[in-house]
Amino acid sequence: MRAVSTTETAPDRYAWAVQAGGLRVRAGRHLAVDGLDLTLDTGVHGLLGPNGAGKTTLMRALATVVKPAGGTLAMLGTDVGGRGGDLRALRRSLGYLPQHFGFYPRFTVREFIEYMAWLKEMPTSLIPGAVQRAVERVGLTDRADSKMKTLSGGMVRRAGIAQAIVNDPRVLLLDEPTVGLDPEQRMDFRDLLRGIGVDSCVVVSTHLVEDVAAACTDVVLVDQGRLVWQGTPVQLAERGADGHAGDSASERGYSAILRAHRGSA
Ligand SMILES: Nc1ncnc2c1ncn2[C@@H]1O[C@H](COP(=O)(O)OP(=O)(O)OP(=O)(O)O)[C@@H](O)[C@H]1O
Repeated sequence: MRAVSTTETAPDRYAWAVQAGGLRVRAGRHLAVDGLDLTLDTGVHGLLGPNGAGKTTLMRALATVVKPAGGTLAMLGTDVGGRGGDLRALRRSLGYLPQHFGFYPRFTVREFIEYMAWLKEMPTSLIPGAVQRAVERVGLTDRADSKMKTLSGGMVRRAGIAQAIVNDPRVLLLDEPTVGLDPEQRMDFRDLLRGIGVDSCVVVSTHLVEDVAAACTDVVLVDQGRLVWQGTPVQLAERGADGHAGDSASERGYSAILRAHRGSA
């Protein structure tokens, strides 16, 4: 048999976790993402933007829940935009917490996460251990055998985070994950994100600029379906100045960038 060199087997281009070019995605009839260019890799990316900016719609496209209307979208090297790639294989490497997610109220936390692991086609023998680990990572160990319908809103959200991370996803998409979490849980959650972001691509949509400043390596600011600005939390804070809206340097930076963008648009 002929020896195959590493040059021949190496990918001919680097596969970014997320690579979007001129991306367009509809929400109903509305073009909520409209010409978005974005490249993301390992790290924790905070997705910020005003109400209606298109964050949820973008997350849904990244989660392969909605097919883009135009442009290009590749995730981990798989073509998602034109649906030419192997989406089933890609979905095994994704974790997604939607803004609103459904569950069977009579399932226990453990059953809910096991079910989601099964849907993600995890090997059956690995599921019990992975579920236990996910439950522990979100601090729900003592409620693992409680029925979902008996949990508080914050606990339901933590169960949602657990199902998103159960398969150790290479791309983790969290839409408003901190809604309903108490301050202590938010701090623990930031630690969890930092840990996962060391070797995965995490995208967190939020309105809490402070969460982004504390837990993210990268800030992505969108408005009217387009990328407005991308940089580090330090660079975001540096953009703020007295006179801009906000209680912290990061919030003032956010307001300053948006105002400048709208002034020039
Ligand atoms: N089903 C729909 N039909 C029509 N328009 C929609 C639909 N869903 C969303 N939109 C519109 O698309 C735009 C983007 O919505 P999207 O939910 O993606 O924004 P968002 O940035 O997540 O907002 P928020 O911060 O309020 O959650 C908004 O103008 C919204 O009104």
